[in-house]
Amino acid sequence: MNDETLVIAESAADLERQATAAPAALATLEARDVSCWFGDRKVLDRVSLTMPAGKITALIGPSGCGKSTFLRTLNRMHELVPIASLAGEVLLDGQDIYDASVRITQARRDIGMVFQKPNPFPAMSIEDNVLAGLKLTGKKATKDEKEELVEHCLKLGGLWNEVKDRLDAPGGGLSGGQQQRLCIARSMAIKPRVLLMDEPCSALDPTSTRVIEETMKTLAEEVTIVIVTHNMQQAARVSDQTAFFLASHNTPGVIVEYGDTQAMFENPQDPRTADYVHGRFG
Ligand SMILES: Nc1ncnc2c1ncn2[C@@H]1O[C@H](COP(=O)(O)OP(=O)(O)OP(=O)(O)O)[C@@H](O)[C@H]1O
Repeated sequence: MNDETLVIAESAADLERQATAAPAALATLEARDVSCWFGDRKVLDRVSLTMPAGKITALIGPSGCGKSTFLRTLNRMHELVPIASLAGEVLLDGQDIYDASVRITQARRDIGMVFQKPNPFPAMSIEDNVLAGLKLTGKKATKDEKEELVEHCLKLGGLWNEVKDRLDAPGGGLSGGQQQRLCIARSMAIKPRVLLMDEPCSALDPTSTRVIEETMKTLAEEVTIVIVTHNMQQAARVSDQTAFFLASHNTPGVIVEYGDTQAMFENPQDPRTADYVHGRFG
């Protein structure tokens, strides 16, 4: 199982609570002066950004400016790269997820992630894919609780109507777009407080992309969302606020401008933002 598979819960007791509890309260995520290195090479310089509770924040910018690296600092995945290091703080409702008192598994469970390429367990049934995070830890939930959780999460993922009559079919038999929605449902089964999405539609056709975008609006009622996207129209369609990253001439990436998405697309304050959102570079 690779690091992109699932956030693992720590104990059966934790999972018992998660499977039966109401959705966690919406949380605000705040990065403060986050800098990142790979070896000696600094790739992000003192990035600060507030990602408000229940809102969708889009991270945009040209290739290599550090969007994915920044995203991976938000749930402590950056540190999985052996040569990676980091400075700064990431606060989840005021608590620094890098504080020594916060367990890494807790941080990754609170802050889930959906990747560019859908990664369901192909031979596992649709239902078991959704429950995978619970199963990995030996969680005991009643049949009814499991069924309720599966239905709720597949509805959140916008997949329920398409699969409700074949929940025991293998996840690998779904289309790419359906697989990505299954991965979203699987992430939501752990009841994260924030969901990070790294170009979740880049491997999908336009129809599947639109379905996922609709799904995101429903998801934002239960979880704070941060999405990396190269698609300006997508950022404009789905996000409440946008941050524009740039790394010019081998300097580390910074946020050039951020704010309300509509304002940023219609009336960017920085000429570099204007050039980027109007497709003049990147
Ligand atoms: N594992 C790694 N080891 C070394 N350098 C890395 C690693 N991952 C990323 N980088 C470097 O960090 C910088 C930022 O990369 P990152 O993937 O965060 O950019 P990005 O804006 O997400 O790019 P893209 O839009 O192409 O995905 C790049 O210069 C990249 O080469």
